[in-house]
Amino acid sequence: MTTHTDTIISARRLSKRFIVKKAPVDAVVGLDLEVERGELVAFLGPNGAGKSTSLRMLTTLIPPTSGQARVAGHDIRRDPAEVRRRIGYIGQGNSASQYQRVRDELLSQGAFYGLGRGATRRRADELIESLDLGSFAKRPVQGLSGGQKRRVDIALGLIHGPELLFLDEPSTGLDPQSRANLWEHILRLREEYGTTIFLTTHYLDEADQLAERVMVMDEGRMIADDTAAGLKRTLAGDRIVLTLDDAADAADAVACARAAGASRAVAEGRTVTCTVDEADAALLGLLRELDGRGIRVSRATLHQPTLDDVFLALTGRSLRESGAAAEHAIGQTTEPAKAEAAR
Ligand SMILES: Nc1ncnc2c1ncn2[C@@H]1O[C@H](COP(=O)(O)OP(=O)(O)OP(=O)(O)O)[C@@H](O)[C@H]1O
Repeated sequence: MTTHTDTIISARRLSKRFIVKKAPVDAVVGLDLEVERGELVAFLGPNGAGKSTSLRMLTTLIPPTSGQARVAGHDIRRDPAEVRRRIGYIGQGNSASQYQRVRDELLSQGAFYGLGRGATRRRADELIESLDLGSFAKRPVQGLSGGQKRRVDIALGLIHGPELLFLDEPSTGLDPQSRANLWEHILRLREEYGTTIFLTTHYLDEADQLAERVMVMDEGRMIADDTAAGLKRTLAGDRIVLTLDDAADAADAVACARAAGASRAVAEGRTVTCTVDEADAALLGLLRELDGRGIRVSRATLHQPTLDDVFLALTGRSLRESGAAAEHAIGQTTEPAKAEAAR
């Protein structure tokens, strides 16, 4: 059981209002959240949802308009310097200077945090090893690939041994292989140092597979907070998609699916989509029922829910179509889990 002392981030009614051309923009509205020490939490949401603004408040880069938060044991308003000492923050832009060599950049960062020379060198070499920077540690940052630069950024964020690391879209812009490689490193670091990680991402699959907890933000508000599996179970459900031989049967098929326990059934042309608790178990009964009524089905597929289905259930919009998430979403798992011809 977690105790109060395990809480590393705690925010209450945290809000940020910007004034743009005299008009208010409520970037974050009444954010409540708790993160326990050692957790890996992802903030997921479309462009403009308020993820970065939340991170920037929690890392003391900008003050909240109202509300409060304690991060790593200190109040973000009263003790911002204490908070900063205990956290690492890697923003969306590349924080490394372009001209310094990688190892020198790490040493400068250690000096910036007031670490002694010996301690800085030890820590820099440790991170060079953990993050596999050895082969380019003596090269200037500007010549590195996107994935290599991102790993240097992460080393910079960890040089002072923070207990908590904030990563704002760490893998945006990287190709799938570099993303996988970066994640391997992030997970290994976490294992080695037990660092709590709080990150923002557009990538649905990344949040789904890697985060232990997913917080979904939309229009400045947190709209869900659970494990990916929990969100999918409670908010999305499995789907059965039927293709009928004849579109004229669609209304009957929808009624039949509802009678068979589907929580939602809609038709579009010859396609009927039903949301059910367990598609595996529901499919056979549904097909039998349709057969009994003389409704011919040419194809039936089962779909496991994705976090996009969760977002759709919560907001009525697809996360992939809401801004850049569309461009970023790759490797999604919306493919039919199983397909079988009914007849
Ligand atoms: N410094 C600022 N001045 C004015 N408005 C801002 C500022 N920073 C953010 N905003 C606005 O606040 C809202 C939330 O922006 P934020 O960057 O937090 O969203 P986000 O979820 O991180 O988006 P993205 O995924 O695109 O990074 C947006 O409407 C944005 O235009």
